[in-house]
Amino acid sequence: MAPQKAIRVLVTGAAGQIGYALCPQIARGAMLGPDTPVILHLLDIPPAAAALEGVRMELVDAALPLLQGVVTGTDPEDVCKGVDIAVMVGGFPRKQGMERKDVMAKNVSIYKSQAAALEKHASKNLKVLVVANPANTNALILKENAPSIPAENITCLTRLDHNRALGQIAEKVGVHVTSVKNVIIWGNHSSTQYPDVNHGTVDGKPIREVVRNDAYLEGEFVSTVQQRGAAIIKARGFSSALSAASSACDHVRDWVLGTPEGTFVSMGVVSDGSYGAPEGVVFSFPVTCKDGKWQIVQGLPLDDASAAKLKTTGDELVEEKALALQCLEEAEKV
Ligand SMILES: NC(=O)c1ccc[n+]([C@@H]2O[C@H](COP(=O)([O-])OP(=O)(O)OC[C@H]3O[C@@H](n4cnc5c(N)ncnc54)[C@H](O)[C@@H]3O)[C@@H](O)[C@H]2O)c1
Ligand SMILES: O=C(O)C[C@H](O)C(=O)O
Repeated sequence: MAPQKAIRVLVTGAAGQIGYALCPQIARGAMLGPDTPVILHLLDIPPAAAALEGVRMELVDAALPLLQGVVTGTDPEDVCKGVDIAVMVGGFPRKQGMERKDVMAKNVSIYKSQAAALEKHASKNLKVLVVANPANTNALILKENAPSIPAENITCLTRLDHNRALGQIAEKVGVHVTSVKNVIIWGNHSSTQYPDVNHGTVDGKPIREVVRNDAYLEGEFVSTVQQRGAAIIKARGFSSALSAASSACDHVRDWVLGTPEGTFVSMGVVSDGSYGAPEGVVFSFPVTCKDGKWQIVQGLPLDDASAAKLKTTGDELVEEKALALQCLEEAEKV
C-alpha cells in the first residue's frame, strides 16, 4: 500500500495552553485517524516565540510516529502555506470576571488579518475550525474576510459544549458517556447557548424518559452546561484546555471522517436560517457529516420553549456581529 500523504494542520496560538494540549493529540491521530501522518504548522506571536520553540522541541522529543514535520513561526504569511486544516486557537483568552464581549475587540482584528493569510496561502480545500472566543463571531469575521474560502469550510467549536452535555447526562444517570447520544447545542458558544436534550437518547431510550426529572433537565442541566466554561475558569484559574483540545479533535475527526450512523453532533456553521435561526451568523446546529461535508439535521420538532431559547441565542449572535463590525471599523480609523 502506498504511504498516505501527510495532512498539514495549522494550529494558531500554539504556544498557549490549548495549543500545548492539542498538538500531541493531533500528532497521535486523535484528529485525523491512527494511520494519517501529519505535519504541524504552529503559529504564535513574537513574544511567544521562545515558548513556541519549546513546544516544537517537545514534539521532537516525544518521537511521535505519525508526525512527519513541524513548521513554526510568527508570520502568518509563512506558517499558513499549504495548510489543509486550520485550527484557530490564537487570541486573547477570557480571564475571571470578564465577559466574552470584552475580548471581542482584541480578537476580531486578529481574525480579519489571519483570514487574508489563509486565503492567500492555504490549500484550496482548507477546512477551518475556530476555537478562540468569541468563537462564532471570530469564524464569521474570518469568513467575511476570506471570500474565496467556501463558507461551508469555516466552522466554530461548540463540540466542547456538546460533550459537556453528554457528560452531565451520563453522570446524572450513571452510565458511560458513550451511551448518551444526540444532544444538541443550539446557537452561540456562550452562556446563551441552548443545550437541548429533547432528541437525545441514553442507550436508545429518550433522555427525558430515562432521567425522569424535567425540572433538572430544564433547570440545573441547562445552566451547568451554559456556565461550564466559567466554572472551569473559577476552578483552574485558566480556561478549559484539555477538554477544548479533545473536543477540537472530535469536531475535525467527525467532519473529515464522518459521523457514526444514527448520530449527530453540534457544530457552529454559517446559518442558512434553518429552525428560524438568523441567517448570516455562525450558529451551532445538529449536523451529520459524510465525505468531508456537514449537513444540518432537518425536521426535528421544536416546542415553543425551545424556539424561544433559539431566538435568545440567535439575537445575541446578531448583536455580536454588529459589535464586531463596529470594533473593526473603529480599529481601521486608528
Ligand atoms: N470554543 C471553545 O469551546 C473554547 C474553549 C476554551 C477556550 N476557548 C478560547 O480559546 C482561546 C485560546 O485559549 P488558551 O487557553 O489556549 O489561551 P492562551 O492565552 O493560553 O493561548 C493563546 C495563545 O494565542 C496566542 N496569540 C495571541 N494573539 C495571536 C495571534 N494574533 N496569532 C497567533 N497567536 C496569537 C498567544 O500568544 C497565546 O500563546 C481563547 O480565546 C479561549 O477563550 C474556546
Ligand atoms: O468561556 C470561556 O471563555 C472559556 C471557554 O470558551 C470554555 O467554554 O471553556
